[in-house]
Amino acid sequence: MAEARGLTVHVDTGRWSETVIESVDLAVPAGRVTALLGESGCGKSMLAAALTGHLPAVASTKGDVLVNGVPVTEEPEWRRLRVNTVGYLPQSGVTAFHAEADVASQLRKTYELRGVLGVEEACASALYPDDVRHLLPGQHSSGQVQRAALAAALIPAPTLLVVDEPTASLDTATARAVWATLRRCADAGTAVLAISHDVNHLIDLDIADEMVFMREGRVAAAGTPDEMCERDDPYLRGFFNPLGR
Ligand SMILES: Nc1ncnc2c1ncn2[C@@H]1O[C@H](COP(=O)(O)OP(=O)(O)OP(=O)(O)O)[C@@H](O)[C@H]1O
Repeated sequence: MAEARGLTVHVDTGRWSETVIESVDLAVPAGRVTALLGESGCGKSMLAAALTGHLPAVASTKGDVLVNGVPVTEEPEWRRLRVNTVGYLPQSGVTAFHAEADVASQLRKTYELRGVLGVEEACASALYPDDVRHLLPGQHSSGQVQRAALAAALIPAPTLLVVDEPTASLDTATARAVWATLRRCADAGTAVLAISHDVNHLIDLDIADEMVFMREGRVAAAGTPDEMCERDDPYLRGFFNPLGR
């Protein structure tokens, strides 16, 4: 599992300086899907980056990130964890690949280096079609390359899987199938953290065990989907019950 304890992330670009995550406590337990929600810019991707060792160089942190109970601070430790323990699907899947090699060869390489799941099995689970695998990452559609990057993240069968907007560019049927895959990963014991604006699917398909709602860099509310939908706060009600059910 992964945990943030009192985590603060400050960004300083030289021209712009801001605290983008403030005193966040978050647990991502094994065998569960934790959904991380909140309006655009509230800090979800930064938190995902902090939990997987992908923070940009302009970021500095206070507090702790723990993976399987052990605090992680140094890049060599993150590199070791990324082999088979920590999987990450970035918000922009194309950044998971080298630009100049076709996706098929990069998936094969991932399998040779740290494969647990076969390439075909991972691609099928990620709904990544075989007729585009010969293309460069940049020659894919957003939804195709996002699924390619999910396949790449699944190949090492990580025990922690952090996915940043896995269904953002997908049609409804494909999105449902991707959510089902992530649910199966959790049911098999993986700790899944899913960042998404796809609240309806998360609730209707019963994907999330826990929903964590961020606002302006802080955790504003957390609970089961039922608990979140029943909150009285009008802002949360609009967010968790957009169809007024
Ligand atoms: N690479 C970066 N360098 C500096 N600041 C960044 C970087 N990435 C994000 N930020 C800043 O961090 C803050 C939080 O951004 P973040 O990407 O975590 O939001 P988000 O909740 O994931 O939004 P969205 O739903 O739009 O993806 C924003 O103010 C953003 O400008």
